[in-house]
Amino acid sequence: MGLLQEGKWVDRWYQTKDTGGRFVRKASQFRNWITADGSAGPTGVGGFKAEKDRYHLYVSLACPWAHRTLIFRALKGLEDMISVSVVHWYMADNGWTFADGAGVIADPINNADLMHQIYTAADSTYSGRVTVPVLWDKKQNTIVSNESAEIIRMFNSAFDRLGAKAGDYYPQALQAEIDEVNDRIYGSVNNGVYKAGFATTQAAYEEAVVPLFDSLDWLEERLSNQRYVMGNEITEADWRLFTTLVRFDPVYVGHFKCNLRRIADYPNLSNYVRDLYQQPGVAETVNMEHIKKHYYASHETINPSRVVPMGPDLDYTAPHDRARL
Ligand SMILES: N[C@@H](CCC(=O)N[C@@H](CS)C(=O)NCC(=O)O)C(=O)O
Repeated sequence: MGLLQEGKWVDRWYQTKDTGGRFVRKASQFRNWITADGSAGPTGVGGFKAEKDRYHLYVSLACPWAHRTLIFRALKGLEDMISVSVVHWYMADNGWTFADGAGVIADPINNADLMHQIYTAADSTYSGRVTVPVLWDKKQNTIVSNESAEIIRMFNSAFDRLGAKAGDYYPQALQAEIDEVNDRIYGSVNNGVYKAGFATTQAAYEEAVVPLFDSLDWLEERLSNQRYVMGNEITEADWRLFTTLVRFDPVYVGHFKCNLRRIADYPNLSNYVRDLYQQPGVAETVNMEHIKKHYYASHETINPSRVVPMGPDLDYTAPHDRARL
């Protein structure tokens, strides 16, 4: 686990000394957008036109942020247009690697052994964390974006004229409300589990866990009379929530100490996770082996023995009751 400083790899765990034991996530630095015509998007520079087989996606199957991008690639049928590499689940002194292992897909573009080589290939003086997902442009040999929230928006619409599958998960009429709901879910749930898990003081941990479960209680109530977060249609807000919920009982309850309740204790949320898991193409993006092994084995400060628990016994393919709504 480490980061790049002026292009040099330094092995270092998250610093929480100056923030009262709180884990504070840094903003992603590559923020360009693929657009249908190559014009600049909301941030960054232009020049990244949607084209078949021009872009490559680097992901970890363990990572909830990367998982969002894999789900959108599948939902929009972009598998033949956007190639993919998958890192090994074990993230240690060298960060993410392409070491051999089940489910790993090596890097045919940069022939990298280590994920940080992708960052320095784009910017030889890059300073910052080396995170996945990364969206790579094979034409300009650089990183388009390493921000999952933005990559899923590109996938949602930029390739529509090139034959992407129908489906708009960020419809105009709902955008303001989706953004508002995303804000709450990001701060308290998606990032909330990390704030709880990486906290190094009791106060910082409690400061994360309370709003996390307030939000889960709120979602449980919201999902009691509507099938999805925004109503009858699946939107981006559901997929962003899903990648955290599907990891919750297997990892966050134990490893990140988010154990006031399990998702299994929430009838609506647990049926909802199964409903989303069973949408076409989604189950194939969920790799529980990478998920569990990554967290329990990679975070030595939290789990020095690296022992991975056998449970819980979960079946996301079991029937759900959401069609009644
Ligand atoms: N803001 C980024 C966050 C991505 C992220 O933090 N990914 C984690 C894996 S779950 C990572 O690669 N961490 C490595 C590190 O922090 O050094 C996004 O949503 O794309």
